[in-house]
Amino acid sequence: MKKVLTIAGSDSSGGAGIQADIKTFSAHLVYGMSVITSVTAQNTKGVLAAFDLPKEFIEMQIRAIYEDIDVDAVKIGMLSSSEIIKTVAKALTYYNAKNIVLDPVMVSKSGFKLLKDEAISTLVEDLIPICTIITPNIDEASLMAGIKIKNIEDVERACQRIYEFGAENVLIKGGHLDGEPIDVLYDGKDFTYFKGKRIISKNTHGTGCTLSSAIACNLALSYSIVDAVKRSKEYIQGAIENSFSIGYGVGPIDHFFRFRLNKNDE
Ligand SMILES: Nc1ncnc2c1ncn2[C@@H]1O[C@H](COP(=O)(O)OP(=O)(O)OP(=O)(O)O)[C@@H](O)[C@H]1O
Ligand SMILES: Cc1ncc(COP(=O)(O)O)c(N)n1
Repeated sequence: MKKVLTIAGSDSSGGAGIQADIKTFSAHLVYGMSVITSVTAQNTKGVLAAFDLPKEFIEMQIRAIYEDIDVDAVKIGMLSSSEIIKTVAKALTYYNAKNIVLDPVMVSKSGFKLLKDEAISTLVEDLIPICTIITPNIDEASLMAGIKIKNIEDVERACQRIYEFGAENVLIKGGHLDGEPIDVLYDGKDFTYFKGKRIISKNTHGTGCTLSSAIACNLALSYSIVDAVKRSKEYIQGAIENSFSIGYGVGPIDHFFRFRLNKNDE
């Protein structure tokens, strides 16, 4: 059984963060584990508040796992401060962690800041260099690369700029650009394009968390980077196609669409 870890924030409403990650792990039939960095009070309408765990306790959770269990891949999501980023980077380096997938979460869909502005440089300097792949959306890539992204040529330039920060691979997600959602992967040599079909749905809570978790699962399952992204893109497409409404705001996607025998299995 492959073992995959998420280091991220908790979303009380279950659509994003740790909860989305663990659901994705289960849907990929791998064994899921978690290190919680922050607890958010959140629902489909937005984030009410976030409470960061002390860095010593985050470090202790990482230690508890790596000193006992052989981790096949790790996905990193919400890390809200420079202090937490440095703690996670140091611990993962110490334990020689492999297959590190970084989703550089900065702002929730509802507009709540999940990463302090001053911590972006720490993310770039301390964490990106140890990552197997980093998966920014258009806004996150723009901020890190210092490029206003309006089209696919801008995406390619941003990939190259972020690659220079030291990640082995960069995947910029095109969900927030007009037209069909194209994600662009750069490995320092070649670009690979993953084209999706845009689904008109208001229920897209946790799409970024889910994609990065699926990539971590597929790397743990020994797929190459290109195949891991391809399979994860197919998975997120199906999960969004089967998204559904709960509450009054942005609802979740269906992590388990492949397991439902028919539409009425709810
Ligand atoms: N409406 C859509 N239809 C199809 N695919 C989509 C849609 N929106 C996003 N995607 C895909 O979902 C994945 C996540 O992309 P997105 O750009 O939404 O990330 P994100 O902004 O980090 O997500 P989040 O807001 O959950 O953090 C990408 O593979 C993207 O192409
Ligand atoms: C704990 C946590 N992590 C990540 C997100 C980003 O997800 P989204 O952009 O869909 O709100 C979130 N809302 N909450």
